[in-house]
Amino acid sequence: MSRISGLISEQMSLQRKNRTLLAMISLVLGITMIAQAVLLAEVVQRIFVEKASFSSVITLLGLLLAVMVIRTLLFYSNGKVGLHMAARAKTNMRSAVLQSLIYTSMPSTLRGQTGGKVSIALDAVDEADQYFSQYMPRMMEAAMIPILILIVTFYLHSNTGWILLCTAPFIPLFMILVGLKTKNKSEEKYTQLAEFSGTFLDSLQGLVSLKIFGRANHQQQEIERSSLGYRDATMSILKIAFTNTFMLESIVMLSIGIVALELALQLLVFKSMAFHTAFLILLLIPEFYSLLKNTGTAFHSGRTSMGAICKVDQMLAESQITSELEDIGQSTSASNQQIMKSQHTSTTLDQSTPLSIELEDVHFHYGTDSFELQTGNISFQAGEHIAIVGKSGSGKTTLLHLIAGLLKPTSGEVLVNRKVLSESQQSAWFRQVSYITQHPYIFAGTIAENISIGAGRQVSTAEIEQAAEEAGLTVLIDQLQQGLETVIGDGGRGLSGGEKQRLALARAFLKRPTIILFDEPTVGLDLHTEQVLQRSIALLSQKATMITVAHRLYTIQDADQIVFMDHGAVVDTGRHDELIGRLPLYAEMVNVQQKGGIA
Ligand SMILES: Nc1ncnc2c1ncn2[C@@H]1O[C@H](COP(=O)(O)OP(=O)(O)OP(=O)(O)O)[C@@H](O)[C@H]1O
Repeated sequence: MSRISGLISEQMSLQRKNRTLLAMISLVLGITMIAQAVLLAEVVQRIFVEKASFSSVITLLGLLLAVMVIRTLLFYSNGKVGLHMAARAKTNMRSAVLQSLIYTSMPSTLRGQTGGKVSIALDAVDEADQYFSQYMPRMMEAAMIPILILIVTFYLHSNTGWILLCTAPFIPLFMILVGLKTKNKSEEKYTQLAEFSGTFLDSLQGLVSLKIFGRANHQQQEIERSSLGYRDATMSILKIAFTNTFMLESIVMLSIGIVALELALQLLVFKSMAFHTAFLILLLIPEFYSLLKNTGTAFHSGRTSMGAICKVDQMLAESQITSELEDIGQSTSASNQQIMKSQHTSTTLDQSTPLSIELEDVHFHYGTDSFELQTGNISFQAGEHIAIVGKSGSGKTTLLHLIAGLLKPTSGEVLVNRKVLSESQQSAWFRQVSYITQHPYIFAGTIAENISIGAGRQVSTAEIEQAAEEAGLTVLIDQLQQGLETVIGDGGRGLSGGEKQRLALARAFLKRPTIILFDEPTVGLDLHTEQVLQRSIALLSQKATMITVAHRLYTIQDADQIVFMDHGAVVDTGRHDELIGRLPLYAEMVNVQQKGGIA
């Protein structure tokens, strides 16, 4: 709850001007409501009681019209300011969510279901709208206008004022009781929606595997179960909303009835009240209760929105906690890192020359009781070609991610050109690195757009064609009717594994990196594709330090240095002929590969 008010009050303090404007509009709106009732009562009094001529009330009618126009304009402005506040708050919240998704570390980004995150970023943020566009303006009105009406009523007839004062608290009391329940239900609804979205997206992405394993029916039942859960949560909120409306209407009708009865008694039986006063009060009372009633409905929407905002807040808090934990993890070795940092001050990244990399006793774990990686001290000279080898699950990809800066060491340091990279150098560092994974991500767009992503700058078609040529993509592009303009990725033409890697290489050719991280394909590619890839990689790595998670014997044999990993530890490093002689585990691996014919 404290975090909810934290996020809301953060938005509120950003919108102080709009809130002041809302308060002023509400105050003037209250005054126009009373003025309208006074003028109307006066006109009716003059025409029907005093039998005055129509021409004598023309000025009053003109004034009445002007007040009504002003009231309408104020009402419109109130809505406009509320909508403006909501739009600004949503923009801020959505950008905070996107920032947290973009800038948190890779493990925390991967944590949780993607569909759930999408529904929070889109639906939950949208739901926050009502808090600012409905709840806030209505609450502001409720804080001012009913008090003004109450003061006028007390001035006109104190008994009626007391009736209002006694009946009015039932409405906020009822709102609070209902609102508490609504907020919990709304949080439940968003948990259900996140689960539903997550299950649905998972099932869509894994549809082929599910069909092959005969699990499609089971997954269908899962989707049905989570969609029913979401339906039930939504229906229970609607049930509360309907009960809320019914109860509020009943309270309002009963209260107006009591006031009307009292006025009738004063006017007709005791004859202690003038018609003008009674009629004026009768005009003001429905306004009074209708405002409170609207506040009740807005309160319900506000609490629903608060449940959604709570979900957004939880997501932001989780990413904050993760990054704080990562910071604490890094500071566990604070003392020795401090010494290292004083020795290795920040480096300047030079785009033109290859960089050297050193790992100084790097330790890493994904979480407590999970896989642990430790490197000891290793150094890769500028321009060297390194092969990381080891059994599946030994930590090769994790090591590559640590070198790339996608994961932060739990302790120890990754040095670039013998210096620690500062936070501000991260983007300069990423401009130097190309990471070619086994399954490069293809964005929905044309081939040209997908290749030019690598450049990080405006590039000409000639440059893109050149990169495609160097990566061996030209044959494929020539076969396509729309060539470089063919749409690929989600919703477009599919690409084979080898084609995707060549596209990733074309991105790298445009970028001309000084560090290449390459996750060699484990699957067998045809001889031609294999040759094209090898030739392109060799060309690309001429002016770069290249670190490959290697599966091909020829990559391993040609490497300047091989890093052999086993169970998360770097067991040994050296050239092929050195390791073959002194490391039986390595010799066995090479033997298996030769027998398997992978070489
Ligand atoms: N995000 C993660 N959270 C927790 N554990 C993880 C995560 N990613 C990988 N691991 C674990 O870390 C260990 C090393 O994984 P890694 O991907 O680095 O191995 P690898 O040597 O590259 O394997 P392969 O050759 O099969 O790709 C594995 O036991 C894996 O289960």
